[in-house]
Amino acid sequence: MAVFTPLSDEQVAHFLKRYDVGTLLAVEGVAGGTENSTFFVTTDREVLVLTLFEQGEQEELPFFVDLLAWLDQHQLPVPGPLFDREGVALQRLADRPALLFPRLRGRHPEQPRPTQCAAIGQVLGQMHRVSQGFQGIRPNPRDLRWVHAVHSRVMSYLGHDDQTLIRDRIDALDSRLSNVVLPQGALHGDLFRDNTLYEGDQLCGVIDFYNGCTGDLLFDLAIVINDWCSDDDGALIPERYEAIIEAYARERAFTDQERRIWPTMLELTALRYWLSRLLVVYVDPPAHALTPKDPAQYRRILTSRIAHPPAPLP
Ligand SMILES: Nc1ncnc2c1ncn2[C@@H]1O[C@H](COP(=O)(O)OP(=O)(O)O)[C@@H](O)[C@H]1O
Ligand SMILES: N[C@@H](CCOP(=O)(O)O)C(=O)O
Repeated sequence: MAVFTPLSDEQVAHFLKRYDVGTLLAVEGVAGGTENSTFFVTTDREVLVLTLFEQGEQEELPFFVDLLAWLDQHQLPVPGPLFDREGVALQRLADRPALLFPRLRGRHPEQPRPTQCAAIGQVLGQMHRVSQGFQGIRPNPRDLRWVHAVHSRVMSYLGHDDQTLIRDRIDALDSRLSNVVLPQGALHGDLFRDNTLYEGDQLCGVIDFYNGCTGDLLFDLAIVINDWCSDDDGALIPERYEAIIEAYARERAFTDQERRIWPTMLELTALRYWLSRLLVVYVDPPAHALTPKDPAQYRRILTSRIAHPPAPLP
């Protein structure tokens, strides 16, 4: 469930009066999602999404609004936030920060076909190109420094082999990533399949930018490859991998440094999600009764990346 704060029709109808979006016909809570309360709002003119921010770093919301608005202005398929009659996007409703978006069509791809993979590769490459002109700054909160800072919080819950794997990986990442300078820009930060919407092979949109940040563009691509292209054992699925990488590279050329560091970046982002999922299971369970995502999946992805380096970047 993802309505943590119920809203009455009267509350929503009153809220909509700030905008030029028509009058309310229906409000429906959205079942998907994990962190925020999400509603589909139908007016006599359009269908919208209303998000109430329940947790997380709410002081960061202006960054996310600015990034989404920037990408929208540059014709990327994202839900650009709606501005009210006074030009304000970020509002308050039911004592929570609130944003209104257009509702995008489509469904999340579970087993993406190569053509669907090519579509996300292309859009991510375009997004990274455009994002290099974005002025906002939010340092990546889940980079190697974060891995260093949090790994000790889960170690006591793990067996000896897992502890050794994590320590060895951090040592390897430290030595391989020191003094490495990579192309920078704004990142989605969590571009899993369930943050995209497709109709057939057409990518209708990328949603949920609340892990958005600035940093190494390659970090974002590595997140995508690990989620979109791994089989149940964590191994890369070559057809999906090639489709994403080729489409991305047509939009933004890789540097030599990026080519060298690519296998390391896949390991770093696999470790990042293994640790964040372990933290949810053992240390910091969500306030709401949600089934945590499986940390072991990202352990498998990590060990697979170590054992089988990927095909080189073009
Ligand atoms: N602009 C949008 N258009 C269509 N569906 C959306 C839109 N924004 C969110 N959704 C739907 O709502 C769900 C939850 O939204 P999301 O922002 O991912 O919430 P959470 O941060 O709680 O995970 C998504 O999985 C998607 O199905
Ligand atoms: N997509 C993630 C969930 C979001 O990650 P978080 O670090 O922001 O909690 C996953 O599948 O684990």
